[in-house]
Amino acid sequence: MNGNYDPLYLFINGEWIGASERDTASVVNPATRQELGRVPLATTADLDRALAATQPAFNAWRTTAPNERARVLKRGAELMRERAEHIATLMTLEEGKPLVESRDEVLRAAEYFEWFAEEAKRIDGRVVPANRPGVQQLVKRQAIGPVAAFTPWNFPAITPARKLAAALAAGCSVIIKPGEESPATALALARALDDAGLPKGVLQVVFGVPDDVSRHLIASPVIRKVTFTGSVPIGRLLSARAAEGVKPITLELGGHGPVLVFDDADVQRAAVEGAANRFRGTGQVCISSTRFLVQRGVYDEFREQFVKATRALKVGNGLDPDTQVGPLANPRQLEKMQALIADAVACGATVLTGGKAIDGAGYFFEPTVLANVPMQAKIMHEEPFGPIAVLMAFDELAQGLQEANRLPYGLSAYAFTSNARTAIDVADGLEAGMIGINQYRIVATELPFGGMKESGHGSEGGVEGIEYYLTHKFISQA
Ligand SMILES: O=CCCCC(=O)O
Repeated sequence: MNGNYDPLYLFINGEWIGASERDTASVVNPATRQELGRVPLATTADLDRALAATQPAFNAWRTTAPNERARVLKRGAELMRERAEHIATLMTLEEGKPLVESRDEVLRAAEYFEWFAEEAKRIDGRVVPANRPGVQQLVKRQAIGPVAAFTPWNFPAITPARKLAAALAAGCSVIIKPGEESPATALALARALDDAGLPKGVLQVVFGVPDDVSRHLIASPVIRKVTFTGSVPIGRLLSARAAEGVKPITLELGGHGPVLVFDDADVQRAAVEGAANRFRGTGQVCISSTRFLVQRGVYDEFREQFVKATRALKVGNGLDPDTQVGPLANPRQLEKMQALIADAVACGATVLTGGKAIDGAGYFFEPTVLANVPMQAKIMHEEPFGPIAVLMAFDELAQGLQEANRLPYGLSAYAFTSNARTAIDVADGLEAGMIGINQYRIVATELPFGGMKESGHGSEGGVEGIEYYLTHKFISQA
């Protein structure tokens, strides 16, 4: 069923450009393996036109009155809300997640535009008392310049929204390359902003061969800021490319989220909500909880409840209203899950539930729970980015914390305890940018979203989010 899918374009200098003679890439519904459409891949000439348009667009947008920038962003958000049902359907068709999750993602994306629209009005500066008579000192915060943004396929509305809302509010122009596997959602957001009156060239959307596009855009002297959400290896590569031009980069990379469940925790909550959180988005979520580290006294109870909750999850086509877990996004993901489980089992792990691909047309995989996983298994080191949970027991807080912090990742972490002292110590000791205590819901527009260690640097969301699109300039006047 491709009827609700939109035609795919490049959006350059205010023009919606179809494939014409360009190469295209197939966009496939992961629940059916049917082709939904073909996305045009930008040529070098297309990228050069986008680069040529972004500088004058920036010059005009950065000096547009903050109230006017806010008005356009809010109108864009309003249109996203009006079109939420359609955009959510596009997302489920191309990415596979259940419609209820897609709807939530579109509405949260709209909220980022509303929230940053208000921030556009608060880009103020400082008057700093001078130590010399007759001198006035001002510190101004100004838009940093044209931005190159790169977003992944797994959250095709929220990852572009976090970048675009803050960058556009700051007064930057943006060329964004969303994931080629789920292009229609990001295009629908761009369409809403275009219809809201965003001046041409301020936002441009390109697709292409990712390596070629990032190399070309980042190398251009026009681009003054790079932002990327995706894997650690690609983050490292783009970071090196940005460093060549001494350009700041914000990186939102992978994770391997630990969950510490203490003997005094609400075990049922930690387990039942933990299963829902682990398998949300079919586990293809950077802030997902992956390693469940459970204190020995409640380990058996937790394992039983977690496995029960996992088995109860309904896997299916995201368009079916009963579906709780959709397909994996592509065959690469399916192969990766199979390989990780085979490796863990070969090392001696126990599969408590799941462990196999589900027969049928789509890329479906059973929500899987592993226990007794030896440290040499790959899943103990690599982000699975799929529906596999690992259960482990620990004895003392220090031991739990050590395991939680063992990996080079530092994105999300969670802890469940009813002891206030434990909560404080754990929150203090966990090496992660985002921490949930007694809950898994850690994302909100008003909060910074970002990691530490190899999970990246810089924040998106909250008052912190806009700072990465601003530069400080001082003016000292005698
Ligand atoms: O991979 C990105 C995770 C986004 C999660 C969210 O906003 O819920």
